[in-house]
Amino acid sequence: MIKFQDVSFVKEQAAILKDISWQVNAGEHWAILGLNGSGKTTLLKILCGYEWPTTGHVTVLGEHFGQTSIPELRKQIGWVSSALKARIKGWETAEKIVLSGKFASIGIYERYSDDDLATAVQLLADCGGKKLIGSAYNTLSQGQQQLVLIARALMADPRVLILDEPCSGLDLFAREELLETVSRLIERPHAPTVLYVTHHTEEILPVFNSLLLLRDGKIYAQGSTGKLMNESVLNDFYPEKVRIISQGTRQYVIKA
Ligand SMILES: Nc1ncnc2c1ncn2[C@@H]1O[C@H](COP(=O)(O)OP(=O)(O)OP(=O)(O)O)[C@@H](O)[C@H]1O
Repeated sequence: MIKFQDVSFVKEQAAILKDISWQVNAGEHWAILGLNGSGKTTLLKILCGYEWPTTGHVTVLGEHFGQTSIPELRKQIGWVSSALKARIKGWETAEKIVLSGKFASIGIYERYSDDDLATAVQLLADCGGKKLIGSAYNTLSQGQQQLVLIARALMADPRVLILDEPCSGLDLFAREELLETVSRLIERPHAPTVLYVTHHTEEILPVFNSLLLLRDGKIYAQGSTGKLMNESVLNDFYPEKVRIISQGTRQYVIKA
């Protein structure tokens, strides 16, 4: 699905990503962890063709960067982020915002069919947002807005879905509801490959079978979440000592 080979990215003489070699295979869902400034957003920008690697090769969905149409490729990648949230037109109804995902636009400027609208309504319902139909986006809670944006990303039927800190700003219960929805969506047949960026290990649900640990623009470790999520790895990964508290299938990391 995704292959980075020896990718580096230099901006204004600063090495932001160094020697990134990373492969995402079909059926894998990745959590991406790294402290502020470790390079997570830059990695994702390269993946979506918003930034170009200084050296190395990137292949996404079988397309080699440099030999493919990036706008066409981007249609197959959904990215839910705070940057997107800031651009949404708040007076639109939830279902119209979902519908706009079909056109990868912020408002709706193209003709759409009754079937398109029905698909948007269905996706909103699938994301647990049935009761949001008809409500203006700016009247919704942050958790409800996230559901709308996830449904919007799914409207384009992407093969890769990037969820970039989707739980930030959510209260405890809204967060659990959103995580349940994400888990359910991933378990559906033909679900996209999900890349889930977070600072909070307890959000790494069992569906995230793979883990990428980024530190100072480099891959510190990558592989099975089960193998990497332990105190010995995380104590070396983080600059300070941490402890893991396990609660069912969830792992809470706290400063020791
Ligand atoms: N356009 C740019 N010009 C110069 N430096 C940049 C640019 N974009 C990012 N950086 C730097 O690259 C480093 C990595 O930034 P990036 O946003 O990728 O980190 P991040 O892991 O996503 O951080 P956060 O968790 O805070 O969102 C930071 O030191 C940042 O200041």
